[in-house]
Amino acid sequence: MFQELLKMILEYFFQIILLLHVILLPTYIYLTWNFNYWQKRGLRSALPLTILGSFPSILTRSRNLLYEIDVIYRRYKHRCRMVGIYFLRQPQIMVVDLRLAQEILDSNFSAFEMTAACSWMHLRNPNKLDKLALCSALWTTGEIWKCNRAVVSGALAQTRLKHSYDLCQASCRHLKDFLLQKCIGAKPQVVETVDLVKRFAAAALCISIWGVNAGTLTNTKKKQNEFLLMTERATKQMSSLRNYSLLSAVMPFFWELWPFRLISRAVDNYFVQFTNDALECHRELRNPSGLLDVLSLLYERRHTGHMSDEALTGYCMTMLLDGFEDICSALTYTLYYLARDTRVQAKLRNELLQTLRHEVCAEFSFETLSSLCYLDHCIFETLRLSPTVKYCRRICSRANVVQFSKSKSVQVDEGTLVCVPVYSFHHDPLIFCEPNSYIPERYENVAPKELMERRAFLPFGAGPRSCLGKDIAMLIMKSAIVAIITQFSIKTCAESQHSNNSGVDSFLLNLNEKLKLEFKKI
Ligand code: HEM
Repeated sequence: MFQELLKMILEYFFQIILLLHVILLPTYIYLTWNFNYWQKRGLRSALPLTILGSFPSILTRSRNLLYEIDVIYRRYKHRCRMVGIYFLRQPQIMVVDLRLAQEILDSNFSAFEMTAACSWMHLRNPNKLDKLALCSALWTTGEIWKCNRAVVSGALAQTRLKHSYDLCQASCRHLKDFLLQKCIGAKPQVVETVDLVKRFAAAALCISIWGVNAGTLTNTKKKQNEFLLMTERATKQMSSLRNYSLLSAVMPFFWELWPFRLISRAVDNYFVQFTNDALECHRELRNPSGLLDVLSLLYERRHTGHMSDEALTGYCMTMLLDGFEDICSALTYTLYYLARDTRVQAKLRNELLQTLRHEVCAEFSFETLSSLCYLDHCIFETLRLSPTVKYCRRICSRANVVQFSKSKSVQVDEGTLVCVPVYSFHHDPLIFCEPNSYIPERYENVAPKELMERRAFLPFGAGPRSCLGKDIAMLIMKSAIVAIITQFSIKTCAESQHSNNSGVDSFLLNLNEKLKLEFKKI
């Protein structure tokens, strides 16, 4: 059999070689013909590897993309303000200078208004699909984006945060009870922390948005909580978008061939029903949350004819989905860093318990929570070391000229993607000394706000497209840490095995990974 095959190959050797050339040569030419794109424009570029572009790990999958971005950042940061890169065959730009990052994200916003995420949505003819997802600022552009931002900013305004805090306290009590049930006896108990955090984040967001208990920390008898299940399903669907973006880098016409839904119909239907049930519950119980939640606020608007039923669900659902993974990632990492560093944990507990002694009741008031500096610094240090958004990407919306060195500039064409390497800024030793260590005290010398203004520190992005949920996210994370650290000591254990390196696929922390930590009641 083998000999016959060999004989046939030898017989048709030249024909086979010819056939391979006919098939492979055009593919090779298609994938590499524009690898001199930046050279022609006079911009230095990170040398692309044949076919693989500047980031071989996209195909070899040997490490996370962010490490390759970091290598390029370190190589070019002293030589110019930006460098040409190739995402597979697609020419893109990487910013390696803080002031240029400021220009792209903020002062020259009108030319870089679109994020990569909303340009994908824009390309997919969104009017037919994903009506609910279109209520999110994250996925929209132009006038719809402005309207979405205005609605969500109003619902999550600073003045309403106190209400969210009051609602969130119920989830914190449930979190404590949940942990107390696990930590019976004097021995430390191993708790799967990713699961714990997901349950808490879903509960806290649900009560702040819909004003009802999601049951993720209370109804634990059921095998799977449906609210959590649907939330996870939707966030997984949203991250699968990355695979489509890869394909579109090789074949830009791909979007037209294969439009797909960002969030499945089943998830949409679940949240429509959930919102109706929550409204029913508000009516029956004469508004259990006393009009403090986002749904009640938006319902008022619907009542005066300013919002459709569809938009009502869309805003609530996307507020949950836009922040769920980020909160889970940041909170899991903070607990992990605190568990690893007993000195920081003890110092934080000390600050919390000392301040709590001066409080009138057993819980912090909203005002006191806002004044806990060391707690803020611990969370910011997590977001520096493990930012949930590791690079901000903008699409050039109109051709414009960008100065990339003292005397040189380049024309950036419409549609070009520009990457701001957030992770690399956060790990640059010239900006943060000992960049790989967890040192919350570093913000005692330079306040996080000042670093954010310099665009050296971008945990929540910057400019008109910065994070809309930053205040509520900080509030939810701080409430959870207070609830845990004042009642439990946490430690890493043999089962914790958790590398600080993000997995090959993970955009955020790979939340499918498990993180086991030891909890002990104090
Ligand atoms: C720890 C938690 C969070 C972190 C670290 C975080 C981080 C970020 C970052 C870095 C961006 C900017 C992305 C870019 O410039 O490309 C962003 C945008 C956004 N975030 Fe968050 N986020 C968090 C929580 C939330 C929450 C809870 C919500 C929902 C209420 C939310 C809603 C949004 C929206 C809607 C945008 C897009 C804004 C726009 O394009 O106009 N985020 N977030």
